[in-house]
Amino acid sequence: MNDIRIHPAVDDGVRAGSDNFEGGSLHCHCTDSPVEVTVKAQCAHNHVCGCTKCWKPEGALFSMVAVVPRDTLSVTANEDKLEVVDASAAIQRHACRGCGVHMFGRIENTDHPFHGLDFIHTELSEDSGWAAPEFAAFVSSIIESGAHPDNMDKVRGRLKQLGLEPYDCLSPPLMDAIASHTARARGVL
Ligand SMILES: N[C@@H](CCC(=O)N[C@@H](CSCO)C(=O)NCC(=O)O)C(=O)O
Ligand SMILES: [Zn+2]
Ligand SMILES: [Zn+2]
Repeated sequence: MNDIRIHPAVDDGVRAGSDNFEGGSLHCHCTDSPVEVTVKAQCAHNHVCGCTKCWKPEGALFSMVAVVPRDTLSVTANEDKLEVVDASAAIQRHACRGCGVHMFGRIENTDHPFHGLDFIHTELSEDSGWAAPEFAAFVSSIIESGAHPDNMDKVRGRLKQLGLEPYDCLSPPLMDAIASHTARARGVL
């Protein structure tokens, strides 16, 4: 029995997604009038994230978060319950006022490398086939939420055992994509 709770969606092993999956609906945790978000696309770059800003389920060290094109996402029920958690953040997380769950994160800054993509938590969907998490991002950041620094070797070991390579920022391909965007903006690429 492993006592490190990374995230409930991966603690029993990472399950592969389906190649022909085309999206589904997400629901917040309210039993009464839940917020519903509908996504008409498979997600990409799914990962577990240790940062303090992404929504984590109770007891989990990490969130699980992926992106979808923003024009494939719509709020299909109880939109009035949503509020932006931190309007100054690059990713504006729209959370349910009732249960606190983040339903989607949106980037409004058109200069941001990931503008056009919305962030979602696929565990909020009962549809199966969402692409599986591929890596672990912002691993050292779990210390900012209270994880003890002395346990980090065990946490990284468990992530590796699950096939989720640990990084202290995003994965190399995503960091390269961000740097390429900055280089193009500067006219050096
Ligand atoms: N140590 C900080 C890191 C926060 C951070 O930079 N988070 C990333 C990843 S979120 C999804 O992968 C980010 O891009 N944040 C932008 C934003 O949140 O608006 C911490 O833990 O708080
Ligand atoms: Zn709710
Ligand atoms: Zn995060």
